[in-house]
Amino acid sequence: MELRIPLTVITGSLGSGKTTLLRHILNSIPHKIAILMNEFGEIAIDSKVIQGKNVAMADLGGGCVCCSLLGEFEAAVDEIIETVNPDVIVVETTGVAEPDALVFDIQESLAKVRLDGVVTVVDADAMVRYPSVGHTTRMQIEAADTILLNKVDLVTEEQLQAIEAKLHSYNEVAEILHTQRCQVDLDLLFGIARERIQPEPHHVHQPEFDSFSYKTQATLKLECFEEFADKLIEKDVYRAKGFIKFVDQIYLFNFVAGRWELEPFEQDATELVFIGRQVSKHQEEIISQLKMCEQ
Ligand SMILES: Nc1nc2c(ncn2[C@@H]2O[C@H](COP(=O)(O)OP(=O)(O)OP(=O)(O)O)[C@@H](O)[C@H]2O)c(=O)[nH]1
Repeated sequence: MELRIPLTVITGSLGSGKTTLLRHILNSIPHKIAILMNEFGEIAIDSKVIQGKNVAMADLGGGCVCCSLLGEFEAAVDEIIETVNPDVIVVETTGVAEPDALVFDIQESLAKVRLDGVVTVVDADAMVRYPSVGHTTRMQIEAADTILLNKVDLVTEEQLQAIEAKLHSYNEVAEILHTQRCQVDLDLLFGIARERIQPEPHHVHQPEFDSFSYKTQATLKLECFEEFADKLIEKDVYRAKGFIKFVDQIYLFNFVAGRWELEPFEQDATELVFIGRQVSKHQEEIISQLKMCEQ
């Protein structure tokens, strides 16, 4: 009998640390790994962050793999198995994905893989600053076999205990691991061999977020951009990410709920995605302010 390839689903809210976890996995895993990514927003940033690491990748485009892209997902899994024959497959879902339909599909429709486990990354900082847990985040927590309670550097021990109690109230069986930048022993992530069966879900997924993107060949002024980034939270941006060309070089920009950072990164030009509830209504204003930073 042919052995099924273990598949791990990584889920978690916008900006919680899923790509950070993938980068950690790629730096440490001794196996041949294939990654499937599903991003929210019309341009793919995460796959570019991961590319170049000698890994087989498939991009599932800018819809949600939890509903409209299921057919595409099945085809991508088959293709990646045929071309790469990986030891392990990892799927990173968008931050807005409800994983139940995907988990059901993996169990029911994919003959060549078996679901090893669902890993949910939880943003401890966001749990403190936005304590009311939304529907999607709750579903991600409920689906988890392992929860990475990430960004522990941004909260107190007392706050961590409170978050952990809340996570337990939604999911009694998942193991909860505290992490900073998703640094976790990979033996704890893989080989879970999940036994829970996902019943067929009947949800109608309605994304709570919208997004827009911006690309330019221009060089941006750093100081102007820093001021711009500091004000994004006032314009309903919850998450922004992408690459920015400054005079000295290109950086990876990551913004989550008002906190942001820049990391030197090899890329060609500026391209940014902005995500938030009703963020489109600020699109013109945000882009015109960004243009003012071009030189
Ligand atoms: N302070 C702190 N920042 C972190 C930690 N983990 C990740 N980050 C930062 O959080 C930001 C978002 O991380 P990503 O890994 O891109 O998040 P994501 O879940 O892939 O984001 P989406 O795919 O857009 O949903 C980046 O700036 C990371 O460097 C952590 O433990 N502590």
